[in-house]
Amino acid sequence: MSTLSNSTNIFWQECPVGKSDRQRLLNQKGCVVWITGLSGSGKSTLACSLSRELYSKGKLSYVLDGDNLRHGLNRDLGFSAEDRTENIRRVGEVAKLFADAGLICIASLISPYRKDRDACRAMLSDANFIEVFMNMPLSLCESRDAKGLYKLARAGKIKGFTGIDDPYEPPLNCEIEIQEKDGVCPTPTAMAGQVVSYLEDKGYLQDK
Ligand SMILES: Nc1ncnc2c1ncn2[C@@H]1O[C@H](COP(=O)(O)OS(=O)(=O)O)[C@@H](OP(=O)(O)O)[C@H]1O
Ligand SMILES: Nc1ncnc2c1ncn2[C@@H]1O[C@H](COP(=O)(O)OP(=O)(O)O)[C@@H](O)[C@H]1O
Repeated sequence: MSTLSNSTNIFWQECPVGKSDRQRLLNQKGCVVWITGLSGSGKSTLACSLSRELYSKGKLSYVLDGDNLRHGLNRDLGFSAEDRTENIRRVGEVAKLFADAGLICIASLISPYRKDRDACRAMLSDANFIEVFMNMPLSLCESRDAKGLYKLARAGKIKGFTGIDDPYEPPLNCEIEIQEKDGVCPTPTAMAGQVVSYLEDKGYLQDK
């Protein structure tokens, strides 16, 4: 599928109410928190926990979950490398709109290819793309197997399953890494707390 623009004779339309006005209204800064990791690594759990923590602090966020978006916006896409790239590109564009709206947009997708995540980073100003790597061992993700998909992949009933017979490229320079400590995974609240601390330190949870 081509990602090049086919439109000609189009013009950018400016609106008198801009991102800075919306940020002032919300007293926060719009950004994208991009959560990447294997299936079962805890992406959705962190996304929901983070959204709840931010809500309790009076901060507006919105979760874009890969699984959920594949029920609608991305229902035409499968799991080939090309389709995953297009999936990430579309979600990156939507996330960019949410950030421009002034929201803290939480995107949780496997997003296995480094170049696809970097392309999303390049859509935003660098500081507004916060990459969170769920650095959980495959053995842990597989032991959870909440949806039974690893079992099917091991049995050869799903082809091209990330981490089994399809690649996952870990980030080289992510902003936040969530990992086990002494073989114990942090609780969902602790994972969210790590991200909230980062957002607070970097000034995203206030307008000024
Ligand atoms: N082949 C294959 N590989 C990986 N995952 C698969 C596959 N087939 C179905 N699923 C289910 O799809 C969910 C991942 O969707 P994403 O949109 O996040 O994937 S991607 O970013 O385009 O790689 C993923 O959800 P999570 O477990 O939440 O990650 C799976 O439930
Ligand atoms: N920090 C955690 N501690 C304990 N269980 C977790 C944690 N994070 C996720 N889980 C559990 O692991 C399973 C997979 O988590 P999920 O968030 O759906 O992962 P993903 O979105 O990456 O596929 C779920 O059953 C979830 O309850």
